[in-house]
Amino acid sequence: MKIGFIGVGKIGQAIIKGLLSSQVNNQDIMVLKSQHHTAQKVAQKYHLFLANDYSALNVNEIVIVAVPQSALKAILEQLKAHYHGLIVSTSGGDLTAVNAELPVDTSFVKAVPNTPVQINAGITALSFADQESETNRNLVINLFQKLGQVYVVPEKLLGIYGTVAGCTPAFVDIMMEALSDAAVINGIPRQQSYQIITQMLLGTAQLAQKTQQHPGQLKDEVTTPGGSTIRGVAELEATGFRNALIQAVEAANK
Ligand SMILES: NC(=O)C1=CN([C@@H]2O[C@H](COP(=O)(O)OP(=O)(O)OC[C@H]3O[C@@H](n4cnc5c(N)ncnc54)[C@H](OP(=O)(O)O)[C@@H]3O)[C@@H](O)[C@H]2O)C=CC1
Ligand SMILES: O=C(O)[C@@H]1CCC=N1
Repeated sequence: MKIGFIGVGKIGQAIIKGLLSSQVNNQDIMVLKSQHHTAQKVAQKYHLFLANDYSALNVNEIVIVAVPQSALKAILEQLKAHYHGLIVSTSGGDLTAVNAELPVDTSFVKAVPNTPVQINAGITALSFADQESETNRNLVINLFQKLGQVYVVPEKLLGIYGTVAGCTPAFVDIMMEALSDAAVINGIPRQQSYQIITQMLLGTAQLAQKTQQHPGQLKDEVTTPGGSTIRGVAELEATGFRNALIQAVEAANK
């Protein structure tokens, strides 16, 4: 299957990396050249086809649009005139309104991948128009399943799925930085602190995933009566850690 890209910044490149490491051939990926030469550099780096204009994209079964949301409308206008196939947008758009304006042989699908798609450990939330064909749904689902888990959700829930899976990596990254700072204050070398913290997060996540135990129960197993962990937990409660996370998700989902 041939896949085209319009916009290969952070998330576009993350998808490309994931696809290339899942045996998708670089000869099957095309990127449309971009104003600040990001696409030209990416095409060179990964040995991908560089499309000079929209008409060259027509060989692709899927075109992934991963541009700032403000650029989407103009790009869809161009695609409408030059491309027939599946358009997958990571840049928002209204499923009903966009599909209504496209030719019958062209469909518009929405996707919110997260950055771990680049190591095939991602999550992608997808929304399809009600009338989307089974064939098209399966094409898109199979493509994103190469990059990790896929959730097909109604459009009105895409925002919150995208927030919980797609924005929260940044929240966790901040947590890792802060934990590392605390480790460094107490004398652990910076690099070693990141090794410990990333492994701790991996192990904690895998334990929760494998045992399916409630997080509260897993927390209770760490908090020895009169011990050190519960003192840290009490401090997190006093400083509003839970509420900070809930409010961060609420703010991101607006
Ligand atoms: N980053 C993330 O984790 C996620 C992002 N998203 C969404 O995906 C979209 C892209 O995000 P992200 O990759 O982070 O953004 P970036 O700014 O990193 O990348 C956007 C890219 O789009 C290119 N571009 C802009 N306008 C055009 C155009 N008219 N034609 C061709 N290329 C164009 C730019 O190329 P050039 O630099 O050459 O101008 C740039 O490299 C956003 O809407 C974002 O909300 C969704 C899920 C996750
Ligand atoms: O910050 C953003 O707007 C995008 C959406 C999900 C992740 N990044």
